[in-house]
Amino acid sequence: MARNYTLHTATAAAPRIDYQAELNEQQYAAVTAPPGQTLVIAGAGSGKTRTLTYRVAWLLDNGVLPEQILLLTFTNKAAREMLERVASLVTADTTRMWGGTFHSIGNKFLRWNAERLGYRKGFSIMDREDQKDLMETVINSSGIDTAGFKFPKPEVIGDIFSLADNTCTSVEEILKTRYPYFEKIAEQIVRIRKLYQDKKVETNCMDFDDLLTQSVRLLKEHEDLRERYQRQFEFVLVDEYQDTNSLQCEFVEMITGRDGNLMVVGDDAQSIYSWRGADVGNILQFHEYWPRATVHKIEVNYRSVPEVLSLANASIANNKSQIQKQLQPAREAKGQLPALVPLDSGSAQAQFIAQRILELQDEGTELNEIAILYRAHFHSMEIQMELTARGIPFQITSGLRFFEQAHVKDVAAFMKFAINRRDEVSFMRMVKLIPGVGGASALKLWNAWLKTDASQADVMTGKFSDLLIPMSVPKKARETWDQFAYTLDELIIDGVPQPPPAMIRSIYEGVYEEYMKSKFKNAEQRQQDLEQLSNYSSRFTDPLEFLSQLSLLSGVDTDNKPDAQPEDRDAVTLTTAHQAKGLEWHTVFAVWMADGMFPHARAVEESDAGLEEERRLFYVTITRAKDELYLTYPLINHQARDGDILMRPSRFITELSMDLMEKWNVRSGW
Ligand SMILES: Nc1ncnc2c1ncn2[C@@H]1O[C@H](COP(=O)(O)OP(=O)(O)OP(=O)(O)O)[C@@H](O)[C@H]1O
Repeated sequence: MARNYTLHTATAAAPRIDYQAELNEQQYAAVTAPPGQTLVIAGAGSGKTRTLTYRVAWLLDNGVLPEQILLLTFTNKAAREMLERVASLVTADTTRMWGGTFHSIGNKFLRWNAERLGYRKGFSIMDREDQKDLMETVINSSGIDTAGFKFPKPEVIGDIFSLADNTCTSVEEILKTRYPYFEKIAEQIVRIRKLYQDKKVETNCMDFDDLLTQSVRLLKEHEDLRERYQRQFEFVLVDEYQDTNSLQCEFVEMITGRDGNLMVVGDDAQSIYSWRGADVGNILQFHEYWPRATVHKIEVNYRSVPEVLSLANASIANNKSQIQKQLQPAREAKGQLPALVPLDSGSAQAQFIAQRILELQDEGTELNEIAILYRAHFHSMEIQMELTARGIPFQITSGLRFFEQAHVKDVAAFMKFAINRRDEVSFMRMVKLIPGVGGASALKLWNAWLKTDASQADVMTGKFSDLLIPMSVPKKARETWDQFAYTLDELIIDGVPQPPPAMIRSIYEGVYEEYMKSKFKNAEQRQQDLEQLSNYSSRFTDPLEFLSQLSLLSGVDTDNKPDAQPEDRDAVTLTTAHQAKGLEWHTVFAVWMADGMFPHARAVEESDAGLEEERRLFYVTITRAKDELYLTYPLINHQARDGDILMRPSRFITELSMDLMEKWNVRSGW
């Protein structure tokens, strides 16, 4: 018979932490949970980080060796911060602990063992750029005809493969559900996948997803390694479990073993990443998969005033798929209900927010304690303009300023060139979008253009196509080049530049839509941006005036450096709801709270699951507010193409009792 014998560290006898005093009752129960499998459901603002760090400290205080603990997090920063916090709590040598993202841990396993999978020592890890280059090489040598705009660019193909890997599904399935417009070339894409995989092994390279897929394979195929790591990692902890995907779950199981000690922490109500492969089922059905697991709920919220929390609780109660919980406020009531603010238009909404921000500032709220949250990037366009106009500094944490985005600049390049036919920069930007046209051919085309009379004339009298089509272009570029020329014809008719919305529509329908689908994985979002751009442009009759305005808006306020840390800058934060996860502010403006905008129209059409995910996103949005919450929406959405559209408040608002909010009637004053 075998005898179990446990090693203890020297510090085990003398814990320095008064766990009971430093944690609330529910946190304490989770932190001190016995070994085995444990699911910790920690509601918004209930102290997930504190619970995890104290759990690690507790393990160390109870004799677990640092190297026996593995902490898996979503970012390396999160792991670093947690481990630093643990180091400050305990005397044990925490440097021997294992903590990091799934990928960084996978990388460690593979560094030692990749040879068992047919790789050689010292494999390289490809970043996105390298991955794109290798994919390009593979596609070019595959013999597949990729001419024209329709064939997806290497980045998009990479994204399709990545989704298939992370959701443990086939490429065909990903195409069917997420990229239906590429279904007809499924066979070629599958072929490219095989070639790409072979090429990676041949060149001894792994991409980011390999770090996980190959780690899972390693542990699946090699029992000795599986046993070794399962024995080493006596305690596995996983943060943000609601956002794990199928591959990560497999990884966790491989490393923990069916009988291992696993603690996962998360909030099912904040699972918002299904679009990139996360599966909320991992947390909702945790108990089915790990039947002996105990469940702990942490339901005290330290962040928000009770008024905000009541609204959040009432909202999420409408979701059917969820683990029941009722967050309790630790804070005192403030006497101010969340505000529901309908406004006449998008620009009135922007004015309201700007004005209210200035008032809040006068009342003593720092600008970096204020955030504007939205469902889609284009919802921030008018707000960016208004804040700029009023000199209110802001930073955008979720991407570039609206007018600096590639697709906005691409479309503007067509317009600029059509109007100013000596604009070399715009010409080059435009023609380089064509497959087969690189820097050298673009320059040749530019020189050919300079020889035409039209390039020097003040008014464009003839047709672009008459001049451009006869030019010599690379064979691969011919079809698209001609299409470009005809599109330019539509921008200036009989010497008269067309109104900006008409120009944008011609460019979009003539050339850009196809390009966007093949080039960007988030083509749909970009399409919405361009629609919004077109709506905005309908205020201008003169395209030149519109273009000047665009350039001015993207060039101003160089102070707004995206790399500056939010906490370092006295600036309002503009961010999508997705990017706001894990953050908090004194005041939150949740904007465009209109049906079809939030929830997103597509999610409503799709399925109940889609709508529930949108509601979770709404929940994440409102639970970011500590003291003040404003839900705003325009009553009229001005559309360049369809005229004014009457908006209704979001169903996430109308399904709630109006007693939970205070409606503000806003009027324009003189
Ligand atoms: N026992 C406690 N006593 C006092 N304050 C606490 C306690 N536990 C957590 N807090 C505080 O609660 C706040 C919210 O914690 P944290 O940011 O970790 O929440 P969270 O669970 O990650 O929230 P979310 O998931 O909504 O982002 C923090 O300021 C934290 O210091």
